[in-house]
Amino acid sequence: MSKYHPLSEAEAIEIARSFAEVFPTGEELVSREIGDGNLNLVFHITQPATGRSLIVKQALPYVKIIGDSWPLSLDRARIEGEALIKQGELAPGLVPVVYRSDADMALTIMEDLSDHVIMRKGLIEGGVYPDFAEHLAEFLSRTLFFTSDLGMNQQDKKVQLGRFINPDLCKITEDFVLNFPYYDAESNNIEPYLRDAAEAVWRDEELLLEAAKLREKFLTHAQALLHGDLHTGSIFVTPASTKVIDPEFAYYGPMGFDIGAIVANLLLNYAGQEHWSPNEADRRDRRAYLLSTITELWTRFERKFRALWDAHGVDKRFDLPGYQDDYMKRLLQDTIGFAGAKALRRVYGLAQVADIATIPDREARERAQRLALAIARNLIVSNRSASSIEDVVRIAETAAGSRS
Ligand SMILES: Nc1ncnc2c1ncn2[C@@H]1O[C@H](COP(=O)(O)OP(=O)(O)O)[C@@H](O)[C@H]1O
Ligand SMILES: CSC[C@H]1O[C@H](OP(=O)(O)O)[C@H](O)[C@@H]1O
Repeated sequence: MSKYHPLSEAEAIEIARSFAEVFPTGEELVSREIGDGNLNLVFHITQPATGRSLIVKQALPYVKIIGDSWPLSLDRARIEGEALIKQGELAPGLVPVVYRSDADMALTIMEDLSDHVIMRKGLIEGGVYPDFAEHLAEFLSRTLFFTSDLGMNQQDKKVQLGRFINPDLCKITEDFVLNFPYYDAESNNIEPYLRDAAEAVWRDEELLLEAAKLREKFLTHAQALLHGDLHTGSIFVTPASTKVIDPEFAYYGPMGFDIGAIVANLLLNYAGQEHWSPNEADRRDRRAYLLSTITELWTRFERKFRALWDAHGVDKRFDLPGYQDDYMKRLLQDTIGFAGAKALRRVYGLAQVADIATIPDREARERAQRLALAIARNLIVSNRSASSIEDVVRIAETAAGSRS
């Protein structure tokens, strides 16, 4: 019989107490449940007398924001633990240290990163993260290259793929990202003033066709081990440090889905500047910062990925002249398409983002939503003709009216 049950705070403390490497002395421990995500419990355990701490994350057997009508496999906690360990090996220092992963209790016990800030919050507050593009390019290039057929033994990859079969979490993405936004689904959360914009999406045949192709790619293209949900709420930052958390959606999928996720969330913050920037000059500067972060991220990612390929490529058939260039072009196009899809679902889908949803003034919020939608649409419809990251910059600036 399974021993799984959702932990009480007292139980979380008892589990934490057994980690002598974090809590070598016996002073009192205190727990606070700080989970602000859509799916899990997160206990922050501290020892006030010493200032030591750790995190106990536990998966719930259903989608927290929906309730038990949407059951969810607890195996995602095993997947999260294994993905964090794999990412920590491939990209040292860029994920939290995992102290223990307990599949039976669906627990991940890990380093407390409370000295960092969740990037979404940091960006909303106007934070600047000069090393972020370099760190994330390092994380993405190494985790994607070394789990793909380009950079690892191709038979081992098939075995690894089996360890990351993640049907329930993939279904969340297939539904909430790649299906529900494209018709009048019950779970959509459309503010009445935005209904015309949602209906325009549902009639837009060019958009629907490209979105269907992205959906097919997500369903079928087992290119590399993805983080699977790499938005700015899954990244802790300081100006000098970046830590990626929460890879419970990890599975073998198209690389552009991970890169596109972060591009999308930087663009959602770009749209949110309708409110968060106090004046026109600040808005221009802030948006320039966000777009330069996107450009830097892709440019550094591409340079690193090509260098890894040149040094560690395992498949001689791929050494043909022009093959690498063609691969990188397709990867950029996937990135742009998935960035559009990941942005679009956050405007009127079930799970929205604070960058836009918390804008108190209705008119500013509506401007941000319509801008995010315009950017998302143009990314999706133009993805297969894109040839440079400059295409993303052009689409964002044109939609914002800062470029003719
Ligand atoms: N390692 C950590 N250190 C400090 N806080 C954390 C850590 N992991 C998660 N949290 C906190 O818990 C919140 C939810 O965690 P997350 O892993 O994103 O859960 P979910 O999968 O439910 O979205 C984060 O936004 C953050 O505030
Ligand atoms: C109905 S789940 C919606 C959404 O929640 C996940 O995000 P997180 O747990 O990081 O808040 C993921 O993005 C899902 O698409």
